[in-house]
Amino acid sequence: MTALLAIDNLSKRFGGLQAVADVSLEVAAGDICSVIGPNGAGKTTLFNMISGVLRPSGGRITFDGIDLSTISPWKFAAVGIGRTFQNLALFKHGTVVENILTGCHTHLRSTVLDAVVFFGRTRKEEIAARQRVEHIIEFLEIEHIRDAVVGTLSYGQQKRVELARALACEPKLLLLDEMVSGMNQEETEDIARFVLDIRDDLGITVVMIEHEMRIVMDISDRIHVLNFGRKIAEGTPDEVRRDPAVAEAYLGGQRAEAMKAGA
Ligand SMILES: Nc1ncnc2c1ncn2[C@@H]1O[C@H](COP(=O)(O)OP(=O)(O)OP(=O)(O)O)[C@@H](O)[C@H]1O
Repeated sequence: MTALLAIDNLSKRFGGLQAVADVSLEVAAGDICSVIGPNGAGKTTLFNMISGVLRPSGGRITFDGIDLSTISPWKFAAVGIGRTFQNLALFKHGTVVENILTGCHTHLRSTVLDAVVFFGRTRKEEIAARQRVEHIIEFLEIEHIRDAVVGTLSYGQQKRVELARALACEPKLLLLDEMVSGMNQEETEDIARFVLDIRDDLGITVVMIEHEMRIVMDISDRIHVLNFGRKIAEGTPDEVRRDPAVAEAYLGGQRAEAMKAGA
C-alpha cells in the first residue's frame, strides 16, 4: 500500500484533557476512508491537526512524503490538503462563484506588485482559477445557483458550495467533516455519489468524519474508530460492523442500531 497520509502516535492535549491519544493510522492513495466515533472522541481534533488548524502535542503526520511539522500551517493547503468544516465556514454575503474562487487563492502566486509589473502572468492565473471554478460548478451540478448569495441558500446547497470551495484548491487529500449531518436522504445520496466521483474521476483521496452510518458503510474502503481519543478499531466496513467492541462497548445503544441500519 502507498500511504498518502501516515499518522504515527499522534496526540493532542488541551490542558488536562487528552483529546487525541497515541493515534496511528494510514490512508492509502485513492482510498475513501472514514473516521467514526461518538461525540467528543477526538475526530475533529484529529482533522484539525492534519489540516494545520492545531499543532500536535506529540507524534508525527507525514503527507505525501512530507513531515508536516517541518512546514508552516498555512502551507498545508498548498501541499495538497483540502477540507470542509463541521460548521459551515462560507462568506454568507458573497455569491457561490465568489466563495469558490476564495478556495483557489492557494495557487495564485502573484502579489500586488506582480499584478502591476507582470500583468500578463496575473491575468493568466486569474483565468485559470476561473476555469477551475467553472469545472467544479459543472462537476457538482450547481450551475443553477452560481450567482446566488450563499446566505440565501438551503443548508444542503451551502454544504455543496463548501465542498466546491475545498475542491478549488486542487487537493490530493480531501477531509470532509460531517458533510451530510442535517441533510435529507436525497441530499445525502447526492453527496455519497459526489464523494465517489471525486475519488474516481478526480483521483482525490478522501477522509470523512461521519455520524451517518449508511454513507460510512456504503462508500468507505476503510474505517478507523476512535473513542475517548484512542483508536479502538480499524478495518473494512464489514470488519467494523462485525466488531463487537465497536458495536457495543463503543457505539452502544442507538449508534449500534444505526450501524445495523447501515448494513
Ligand atoms: N479547543 C479546545 N479546547 C479544549 N478542549 C477541546 C478543544 N477542542 C476540543 N476539545 C475537547 O476535546 C475532546 C475531543 O473533541 P473533538 O471535537 O475532537 O471530538 P469529536 O469526536 O469531533 O466530537 P463530535 O462528534 O461531537 O464533533 C472533547 O472532549 C472536546 O470537548
